[in-house]
Amino acid sequence: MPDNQAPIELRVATSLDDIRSAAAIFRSAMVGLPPLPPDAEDLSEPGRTLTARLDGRLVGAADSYTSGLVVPGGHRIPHAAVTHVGVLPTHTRRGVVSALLRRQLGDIAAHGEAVATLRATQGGIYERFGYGVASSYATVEVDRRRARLRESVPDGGPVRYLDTDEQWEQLAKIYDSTAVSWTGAIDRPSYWWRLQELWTRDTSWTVVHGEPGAEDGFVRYRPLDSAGWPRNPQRAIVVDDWVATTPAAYHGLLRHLLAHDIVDRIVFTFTPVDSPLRHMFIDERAVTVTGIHDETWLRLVDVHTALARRDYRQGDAVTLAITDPILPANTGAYRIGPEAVSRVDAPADLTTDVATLATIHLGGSTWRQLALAGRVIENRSGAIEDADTLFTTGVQPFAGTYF
Ligand SMILES: CC(=O)SCCNC(=O)CCNC(=O)[C@H](O)C(C)(C)COP(=O)(O)OP(=O)(O)OC[C@H]1O[C@@H](n2cnc3c(N)ncnc32)[C@H](O)[C@@H]1OP(=O)(O)O
Repeated sequence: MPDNQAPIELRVATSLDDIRSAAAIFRSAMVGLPPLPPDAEDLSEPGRTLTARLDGRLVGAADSYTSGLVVPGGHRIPHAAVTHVGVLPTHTRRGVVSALLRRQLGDIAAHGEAVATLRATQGGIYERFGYGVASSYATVEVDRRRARLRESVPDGGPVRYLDTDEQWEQLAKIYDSTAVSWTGAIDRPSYWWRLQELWTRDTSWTVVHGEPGAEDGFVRYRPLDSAGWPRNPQRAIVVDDWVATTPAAYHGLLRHLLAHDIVDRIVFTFTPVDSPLRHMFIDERAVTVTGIHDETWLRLVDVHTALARRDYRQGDAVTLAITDPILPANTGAYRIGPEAVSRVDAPADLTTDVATLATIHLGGSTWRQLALAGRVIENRSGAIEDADTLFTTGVQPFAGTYF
């Protein structure tokens, strides 16, 4: 912050004017978001929009939603979904977002939420605030004409189209009632669904799987570029949202997508990095991974609670020394065993910082990988291996929800 700069004034927005200004600042900062109708309201949760003023002028904002996060072992823990972070381009690099995010972390801790997550527009900003990349997603393309399913792939159950107008309520109900429970999944608040509704303006299709009242999955997709569609020699559809909570839903919805004879390519925007998709086809080359990207940026706000609420594999206990300059109550030593986690006053086997611990916490990276990057110090020989035995998970974490 320049020496002569006025102090940054932080406030929770209470007036509609401030909430609207915060949304406008985010949109100006983001530059390229799709337009929203002028009467679009109800997109932020009351009491969770934080604003920053310089010289009395509102120049920055950060939002969060009340949500849950599924951690290894399937437990759903209280979680703040941090979003709509923006500073007017006229006022960047003056410490505004630093002030907002530090204050926001304090507020989240005071709410009793053990973790926060966000999706980042840029990779170089959030680690300094203690966030680490805890899950990734793959973007995948399927060459539909080459994609012949193996005979061993089951049929799946019935699928049906939903009417565009009534789909949102039903999708939210299915998402909530099926208790989406893979590691890394988050609750989707009503505000998130409202934004999808506002942004889905072009042609799009929604299909659910399962008998009415017992749906266990859905898929939303749209043409990639509908200009000249009837004569287009390379027609592609983009899958924006694919939720399958049972194997039957996975197979039924996949078969539905593949049944589009008119389509050449199916682009899956978000899939788990260990997706089983390619194993479904006789020719695995029908599937191309076109990119792997950071997804969940995780912040352990209450390190003890976060460590204690996930499961561990059987193995020897390890003691971790964690540093957290922003939330210093987290700094200290933690003994992790398969049955219990406790704070201890003892020499550490491994030393690291809170962002590195977050990177490992959901099982998306290993202690060995982070030690190779110089982000973990091994004080006892064999401790990296012991920690990996405890922290390892069978599947890669994945949220599948972009916000
Ligand atoms: C969760 C989400 O909402 S993701 C969306 C985030 N928002 C956007 O991308 C919108 C466009 N960008 C912006 O609004 C702003 O440029 C922000 C939010 C990224 C940064 O805000 P600022 O107020 O300028 O950040 P601030 O001055 O506090 O700088 C914080 C630190 O980040 C660094 N930094 C800021 N912007 C960038 C950048 N684009 N790339 C790398 N480092 C950056 C600063 O140098 C500073 O480093 P330091 O701690 O070592 O001194």
